[in-house]
Amino acid sequence: MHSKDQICHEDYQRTADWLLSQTQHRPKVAIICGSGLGMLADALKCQDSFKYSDIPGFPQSTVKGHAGRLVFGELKGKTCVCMQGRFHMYEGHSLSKVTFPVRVFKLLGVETLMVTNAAGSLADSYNCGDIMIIRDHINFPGLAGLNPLSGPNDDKFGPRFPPMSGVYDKSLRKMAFDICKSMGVSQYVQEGVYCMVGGPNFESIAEAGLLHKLGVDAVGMSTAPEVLVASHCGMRVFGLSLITNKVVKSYEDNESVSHEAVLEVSKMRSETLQALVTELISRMDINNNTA
Ligand SMILES: O=P(O)(O)O[C@@H]1C[C@H](O)[C@@H](CO)O1
Ligand SMILES: Nc1nc2[nH]cnc2c(=O)[nH]1
Repeated sequence: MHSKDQICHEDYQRTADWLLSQTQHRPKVAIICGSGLGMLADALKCQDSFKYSDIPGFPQSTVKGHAGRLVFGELKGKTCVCMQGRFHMYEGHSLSKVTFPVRVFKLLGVETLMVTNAAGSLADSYNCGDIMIIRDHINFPGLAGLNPLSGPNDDKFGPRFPPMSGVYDKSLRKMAFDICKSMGVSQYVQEGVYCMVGGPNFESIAEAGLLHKLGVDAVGMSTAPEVLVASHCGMRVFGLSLITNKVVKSYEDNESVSHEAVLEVSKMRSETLQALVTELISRMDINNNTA
């Protein structure tokens, strides 16, 4: 490790090598679980799991609803690794730390990253409990220069100036829609634009009005950094937001949001999300290999 925030290739490699020495699983898919959505990992069969505190170089989760475990296992015969808990900028982690696991996954051989998050909706037609397939994102911290790809570029991972158009894989989005149709849940499935803000506060009414005018469908405090780093190193990306609350947009509205309410709604849709992600992975064209 060079300085507190600078992570070098050897640091990622050291963590990847440690994990490869501890498990026979060789995942091609990684899943990052959002707030209250860690139950996705429970569906993995033949699990090997590691507490973040036991993994060399791994940051620690500090947020309720983020268990802090890395779980390897199989979903319908496909080998996956699942983060039960992610890292957020507002916890005080640098963006290199927030995205550290993604580069480790790349070195493990992961080709597809699936991200989930809890988010508040701005789109008038969305309801609490809706599942939004992420079509694109607006990365507010990134637009302001807070970007995990800032600093010296590691050419072994990807190019200095990566494109960000078409990052959320079109064929996986279509497949997810088809699965939702066959599961009979299309009535609460949306596709839209996720916006990352820094948090940890929820939006003021004026900020909500701004995001609404910008065409944001759902807002949260994560996801964009992990997606940037995954896309930079050539991974295929798929993302889901669970709409846990409608963002308060009017001074007449006496509602207010809380993290507890977010976790409560996450619980309500956990089974559907688990079924959707499992079916998506089972339909993906992945060749398994083991150590
Ligand atoms: O990890 P995610 O993005 O799901 O967490 C969201 C954003 C905040 O961390 C938290 C607010 O309740 O949920
Ligand atoms: N920024 C933000 N993050 C969230 N995560 C879950 N709900 C919300 C929300 O309303 N705003």
